[in-house]
Amino acid sequence: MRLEVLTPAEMSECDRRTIAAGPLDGYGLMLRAGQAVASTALSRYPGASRVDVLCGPGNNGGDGYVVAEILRRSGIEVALFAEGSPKKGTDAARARTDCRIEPRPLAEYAPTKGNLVVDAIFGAGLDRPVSGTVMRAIEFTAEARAPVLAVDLPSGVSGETGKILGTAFSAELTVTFARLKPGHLLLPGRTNCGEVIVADIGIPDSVVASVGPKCFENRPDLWRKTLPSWAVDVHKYSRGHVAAFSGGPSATGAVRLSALAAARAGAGAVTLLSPSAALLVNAAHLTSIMLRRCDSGVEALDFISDRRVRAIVFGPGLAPEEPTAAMLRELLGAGENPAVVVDASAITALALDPEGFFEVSAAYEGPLVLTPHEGEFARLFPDLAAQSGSKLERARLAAQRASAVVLLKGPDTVIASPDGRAAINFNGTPLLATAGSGDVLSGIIAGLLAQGMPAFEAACAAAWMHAEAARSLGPGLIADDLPGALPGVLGNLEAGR
Ligand SMILES: NC(=O)C1=CN([C@@H]2O[C@H](COP(=O)(O)OP(=O)(O)OC[C@H]3O[C@@H](n4cnc5c(N)ncnc54)[C@H](O)[C@@H]3O)[C@@H](O)[C@H]2O)[C@H](O)CC1
Ligand SMILES: [K+]
Repeated sequence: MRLEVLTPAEMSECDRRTIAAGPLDGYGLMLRAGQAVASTALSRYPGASRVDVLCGPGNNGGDGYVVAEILRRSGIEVALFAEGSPKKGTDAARARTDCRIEPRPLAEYAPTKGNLVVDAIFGAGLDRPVSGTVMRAIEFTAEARAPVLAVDLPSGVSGETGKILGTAFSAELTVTFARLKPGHLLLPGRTNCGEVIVADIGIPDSVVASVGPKCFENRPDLWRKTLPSWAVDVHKYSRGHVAAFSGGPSATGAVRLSALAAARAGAGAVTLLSPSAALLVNAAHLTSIMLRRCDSGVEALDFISDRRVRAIVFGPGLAPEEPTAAMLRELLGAGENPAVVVDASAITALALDPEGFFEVSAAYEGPLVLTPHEGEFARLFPDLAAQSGSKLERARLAAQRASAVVLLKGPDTVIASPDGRAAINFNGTPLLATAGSGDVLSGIIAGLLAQGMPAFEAACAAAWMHAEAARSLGPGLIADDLPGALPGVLGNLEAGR
């Protein structure tokens, strides 16, 4: 499965290397791109009475001219509209010449319901908000509710960030080339793309590998090989021991959700470390999850080293205050190096002294995963949150600064590693927008880390499993239901589904 996600810059570098190696030249790539779009139009819209092809001034427009000519030769009635003209001597200019239809100015375009619209105005080269005639064409098309087939990307969607620049077509279908771009997976652009088809236009996998993209679509094939699988003679402690830190007596539910999820994710043993004041309330709710009184960092560290704890969940239900941050710094500074998942209010507590945390995390030798939602991200990384760059870039920079894997939650969760790798999760669902679902996610990550999964892969797998568990339950789910749905998700993974 080709999981690499190429930025527009990486895509054009792939084009350049493919052309340099021959025999394909730029026009050959354009013909294949146009052919892929035209055959999709013919197969998916066989009843279209007329096709309006809208072409821009660059190579996206060049693809459009190839599409128009192929459809014309197939006997389809085609109306061609152009915004600007391709530069002389370019592949797009050649495609324009080879197209036997005379284009009319885009300003004359009036969509008609029932006509298919092929959007070849802007693609990977969009670098500023669309305006004027293009904006009107997009708005008219939306009003007419004419179906849109976008070439490479819907015009107005940034291939780099998924942001809408001005306005953008809402396509039913997008045909892109070689690999997905971040704009096909990040919101809101993902919504504007509709169904995305990735067409092979002859860019060799070896060329893609040589460009070395570091962003991937978060699918099981990305981390399946690192999933824990256990021989029959396994002992519970060899499947890893997780310690989860409980909050005070009125804030214990979050960590229990997390602890249960860690156990369901396969950890051999899970212990709740609870302050004395919350011991009874925790004890009343626990069965297979063990309980231990813990009122200080020293007691926690004793437990962690005595019981060879391999993963810690630190955050759900904890107070967003300095003592919480101080306890975490103490845990990270003690040299035991378990994997640590820092979630929820612990992230907010760290924001009281970010540099103090980054200093400790840079020296930490164990796996470290931060799981902020956008609000917690903005508290710990205020400058990055204010940046206009893509969510992918923000997560990547945060991972480097925190020397930790950063899982930036949302319907388009991004997982970024300090080594530069990143993954965009595509199976997110609004069903997860329910109290406590983040606590479950942090527990799944800890459960996988306790079994020895590397931090980046564990965070990717957990994000995917978390969403699959929600999808398997459907509407009406609450966070309490999620851990119980994990065995089904793990069973499907084990069966290779
Ligand atoms: N391997 C591949 O994916 C291939 C893709 N192909 C197509 O090439 C385009 C990218 O072409 P490019 O010329 O770089 O950019 P665009 O055609 O998207 O844009 C043209 C041009 O427009 C200017 N521009 C950008 N934003 C605006 C704006 N808001 N208003 C006005 N003008 C704007 C800017 O100067 C751009 O350069 C890709 O999408 C594919 O469709 C190849 O055909 C084959 C290989
Ligand atoms: K387009």
